[in-house]
Amino acid sequence: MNNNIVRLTGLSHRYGTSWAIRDINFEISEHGVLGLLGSNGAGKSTTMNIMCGVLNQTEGTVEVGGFTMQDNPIAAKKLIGFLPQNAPLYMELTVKEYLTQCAYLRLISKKDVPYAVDKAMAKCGVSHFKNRLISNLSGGYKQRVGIAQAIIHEPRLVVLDEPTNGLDPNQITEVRKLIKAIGEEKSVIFSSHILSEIQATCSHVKMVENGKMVFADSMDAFNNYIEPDSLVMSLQNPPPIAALENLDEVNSVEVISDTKFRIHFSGGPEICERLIYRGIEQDWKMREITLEKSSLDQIFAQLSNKSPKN
Ligand SMILES: Nc1ncnc2c1ncn2[C@@H]1O[C@H](COP(=O)(O)OP(=O)(O)OP(=O)(O)O)[C@@H](O)[C@H]1O
Repeated sequence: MNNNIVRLTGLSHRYGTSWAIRDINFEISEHGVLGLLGSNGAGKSTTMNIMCGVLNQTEGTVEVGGFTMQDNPIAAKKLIGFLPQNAPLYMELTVKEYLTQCAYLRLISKKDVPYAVDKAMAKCGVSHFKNRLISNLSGGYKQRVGIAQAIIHEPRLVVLDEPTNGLDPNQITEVRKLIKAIGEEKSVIFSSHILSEIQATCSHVKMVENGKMVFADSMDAFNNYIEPDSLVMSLQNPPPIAALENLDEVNSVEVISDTKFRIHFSGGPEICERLIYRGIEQDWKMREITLEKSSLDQIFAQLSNKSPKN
């Protein structure tokens, strides 16, 4: 008995002559939120579109709940809910009218449609706007309606392509909460090019770059790869640079200004505590200390130098 919700095997896709993704392999067999991380053009949408059966791959197979997308597309698609990068919303319909249409398209039987619509609206927090035209909703609420159409038929797998793109910080927090809540009951795959987005929402991460999978593991394992190795300190009364350079675990010191320094260190981020204590002892008058986060490009370079996983 195969318990996989989704399995991608040797997935490759070529637009014209250039390969967008090459040999992507992974499977998911449990609930939770999985992040698909990658910079713009890395191949996230291509992978998701193929996974959801809206794009035919050049090579490889997609299996959802044991059904292959090529041989049993209807059975496979019943198990998937998809919010593409541009939400497929009808602006001239109300929320309720739109979700009712979606329920019929998902072949929910007529008598069950009102219940399915009410349930999806409640889950996504849009019930109070059910009679509002979609065109009159804010970006965050439009996205919630997009997510509601993706879960209306109670799929096992929910695929969300950059669902927080273009939202303001409050809306992002709300949509993240909703994604996590859905992940308690279903498998959710959600893509983003923003690392902090994936860190805040996902238990597992897969990273694609240049069409290839370069990392696949838990969020904790990913964070271990990207431990910061530099920090910035502002000191109103700095010691001589040589004194900073001679501190344990400090590899080098970069002078940004008379009072601001970048410290490159080895070991862990606990160095911050040691620097704060030392600063108090020696009256450096510390005003700021910040660990620097790696950019996606740096992480990709780091991961490419380690053994890539699939
Ligand atoms: N319809 C298309 N025709 C030709 N090339 C395409 C097409 N769609 C995507 N590509 C190319 O395939 C590569 C992967 O694109 P894809 O949209 O899958 O990346 P992505 O990671 O989702 O990026 P973004 O976050 O910018 O959407 C890119 O080089 C892109 O330019």
